Amino acid sequence: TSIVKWCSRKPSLPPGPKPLPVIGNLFNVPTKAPWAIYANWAEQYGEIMSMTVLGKVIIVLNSSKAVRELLDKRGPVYSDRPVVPFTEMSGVAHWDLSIMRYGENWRIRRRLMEHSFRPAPILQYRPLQMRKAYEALRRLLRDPSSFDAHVKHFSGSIIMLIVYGYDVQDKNDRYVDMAETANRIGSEANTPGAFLVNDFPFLRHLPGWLPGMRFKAIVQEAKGVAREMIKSPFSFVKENIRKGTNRPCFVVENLKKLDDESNEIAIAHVAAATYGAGAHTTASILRTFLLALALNPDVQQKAQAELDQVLGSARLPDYEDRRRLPYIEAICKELLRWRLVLPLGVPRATMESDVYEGYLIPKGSIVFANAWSILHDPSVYTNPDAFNPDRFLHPDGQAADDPALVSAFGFGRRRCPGRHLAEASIWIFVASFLFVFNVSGARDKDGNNVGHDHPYADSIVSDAAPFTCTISTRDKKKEDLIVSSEIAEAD
Ligand code: HEM
Repeated sequence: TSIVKWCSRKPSLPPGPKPLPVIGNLFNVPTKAPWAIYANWAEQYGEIMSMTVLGKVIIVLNSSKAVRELLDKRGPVYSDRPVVPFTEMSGVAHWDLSIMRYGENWRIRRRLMEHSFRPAPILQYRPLQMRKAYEALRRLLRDPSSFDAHVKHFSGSIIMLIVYGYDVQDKNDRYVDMAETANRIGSEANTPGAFLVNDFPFLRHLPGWLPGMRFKAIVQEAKGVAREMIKSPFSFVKENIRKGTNRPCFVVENLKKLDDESNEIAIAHVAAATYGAGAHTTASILRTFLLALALNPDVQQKAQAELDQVLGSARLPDYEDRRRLPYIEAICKELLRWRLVLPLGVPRATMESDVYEGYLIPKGSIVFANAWSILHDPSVYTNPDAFNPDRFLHPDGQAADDPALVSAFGFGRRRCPGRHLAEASIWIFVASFLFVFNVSGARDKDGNNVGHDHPYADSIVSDAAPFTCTISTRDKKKEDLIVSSEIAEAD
């Protein structure tokens, strides 16, 4: 009878803090660095935990095993995104593949993106990435204090060139301005205080906003911007094709393969979604790079010794050098691990009820895969809070592979399709920046010295709080190399 009793027992939700009546765990949801708090809670509750907020179940997965078992292996159940009133009402959820619900429309767009951004096809864009990296170095030479603007320009202009064959203007670029407006509206709609329910900041990532008048105005604005952002750069490409002045790019390549009208719309949608997904994320990791250098002069010295030995002093690094620069490789790996751009990933939702290790995961639960806890597991990464590229070097000096690192780009069917491009952009920037510049003296906005505990935003995209540092060229010869890289391009 005990077996019968055991079998008929209904599975219960995964463990978690004790809920109150009606509001559930409303006051338990952490607001400050929630990824780190969930990682600590895992010691008490285990690799899978749950909370219930106003009737909605939130599941947090804290181990690679749980993430692999659920997000990777049970893709059809775990690849949906939560419904958020703002994105539904403004229509963003109907064209932007990163927040679209799982289904046919998402699949069409995902396939387009995935296919064009595989490692092989993006190789053709390497010369362009190098050109943009050297251009960023020249901007830094002229105006080192605008580092943030330069890396944003670097990341964004690569995407606009690859997607539309479009060269972003230095200032007030109309297409970038549209995309930035869309970003701003998106984050405004997520800002605590903007809407009634946002006064409870912990609800910021969750569905259930109560629409007010301001909300409606923002929804209208978002609709207008999205319409333009999808249409205008796409028309620019079509006009170029007509005139015969088009460059190879995502839109041109996919228009060649076009089979029906709906596909053309899908191409325009994917193109419009890339800037929002890729510009800020790549720029954010490069800000972390600057911070890591300022805090770790030994890392700089080691990297520069390696670069000098491999390159000499007569030329800037290029992708051909990559295999011979294991320490640079290790820095890029450590950047992905140390501070995550999206520590809790992008939230998922479940399409069906599921049972894992005897626990119930109801249909419609919101699921966070805690990439931070995977990449800061002290049993895998000794002293995980230290920025230490050496952890990715074999004793023979070669860079070590770590399959867990891809967690920084998410999991399973919705894993970041832009990751190969992002990694290549990061690498060329890191290698060429270190070859030319020294960094020191990081200070926060109040002028205080910055330490390893420099704060990061608590939002879904977690950016370093503002800081400044001193960026200077290593020597005159390297300075000349950057200046002449412009002349070489003009030839
Ligand atoms: C360092 C840079 C980047 C990081 C850390 C990053 C990280 C992520 C993460 C964590 C996700 C969510 C995956 C999931 O749900 O499991 C994601 C999705 C996505 N990323 Fe990236 N990303 C980066 C750069 C880029 C770039 C450069 C592009 C475009 C060129 C891009 C395009 C996308 C798209 C379209 C999605 C949505 C995929 C979907 O929902 O099916 N990302 N990214």
